[in-house]
Amino acid sequence: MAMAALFNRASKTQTFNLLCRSNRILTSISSPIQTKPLKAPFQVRSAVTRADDVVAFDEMVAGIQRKYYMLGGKGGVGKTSCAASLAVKFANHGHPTIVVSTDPAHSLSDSFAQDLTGGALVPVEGVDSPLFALEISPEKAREEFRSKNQKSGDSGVKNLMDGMGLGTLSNQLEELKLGELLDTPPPGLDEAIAISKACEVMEFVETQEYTTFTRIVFDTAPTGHTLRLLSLPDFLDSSIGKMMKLKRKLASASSALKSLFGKKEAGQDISEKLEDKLGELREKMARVRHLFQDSDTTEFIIVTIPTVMAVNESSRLHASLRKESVPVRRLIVNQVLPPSTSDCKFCAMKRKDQMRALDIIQNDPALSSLRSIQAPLFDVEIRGVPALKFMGDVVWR
Ligand SMILES: Nc1ncnc2c1ncn2[C@@H]1O[C@H](COP(=O)(O)OP(=O)(O)OP(=O)(O)O)[C@@H](O)[C@H]1O
Repeated sequence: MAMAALFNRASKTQTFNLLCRSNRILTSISSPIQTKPLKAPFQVRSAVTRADDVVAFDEMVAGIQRKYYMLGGKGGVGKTSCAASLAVKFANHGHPTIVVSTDPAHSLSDSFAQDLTGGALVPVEGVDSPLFALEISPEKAREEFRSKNQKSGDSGVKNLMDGMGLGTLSNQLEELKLGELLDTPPPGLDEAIAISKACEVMEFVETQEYTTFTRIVFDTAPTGHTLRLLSLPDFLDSSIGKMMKLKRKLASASSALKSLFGKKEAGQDISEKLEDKLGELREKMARVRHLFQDSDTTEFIIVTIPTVMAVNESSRLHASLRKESVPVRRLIVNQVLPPSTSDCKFCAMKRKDQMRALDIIQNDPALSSLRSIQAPLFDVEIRGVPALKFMGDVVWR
């Protein structure tokens, strides 16, 4: 059955849930819109896979070794819907799954039509295997940030950030809402948020209670944040390097002074503590980066829509991910107009526009090396598990 007929049928029945339950309809979706390898890649690096080598969903679901899928792209292109639909599909194929949103502007709750707020794992209802959702909450991060500062007195995160020249920022984080700051971010804020995010992600991934989950799907923040998170180890390496040098100089100066007056070398103690903290942080960052780069366990899936702006941003995102050696194999082109034999003037214009953007993808040597999965623009909003299951069965095949 052509996609257009399917969608006509969907709008005629007006009952999306019924459609979702109808296996007959689901299995009859033919593939005018589906995975298709584009051109041969112009360059293959270890982290980049040829389109032809990219496995279909059957292989994404195979095996019980834990796998991470990170979905990212420009704001509003459908990252959350794609991530949530993938998580539902994994769970319905027997994988205990967690879907995590690291986007400060969460929409997992809206997508699942369930309250998933609170920064803790919440079970998602209506799936066959355990599926938990987690919205990493900026408010909670801020709270933890504050309590760490209070507990640690003269050391801890505040000191660390002070030491990194982010002192004003750490005060702002304590005083202000992250959401407000995000609207007009002062210099350094993104890095600070990325630092705290990366630490949370790592703690989450390494915690014993999560080891039973075999698929972890990340709904990442829009491009800029994700890239900063990835480039963080370099940023930290250079900042920490500079910091340590400075601290050593200060420590030796203060120890020289203190031994002159016969006092305890307290300055050196603080400097050593700080060095330890910075070292720990650097290690965490390195683990986050390693996780992102491990092609055996991790895949970053770029989500875009067929507009020139979104495609250009995807191209930049792809280039940056390659630079960071993050494995990228798939590109989801979401919200593609389904075929129709009778376009209205508006639809015809829109379709022309989309074709132009799809052409750009075809002619972009890097993007066309990815397996392109076209997902249709549905005529109903994708909300709730049945709708996500429906979407997942169309997209993840
Ligand atoms: N293929 C589709 N057909 C119809 N509607 C869609 C499709 N994909 C996503 N949507 C709708 O588009 C809106 C934005 O989707 P979603 O929240 O998944 O995007 P996002 O990229 O995660 O956004 P943000 O960057 O704000 O987090 C939602 O209302 C969603 O239901």
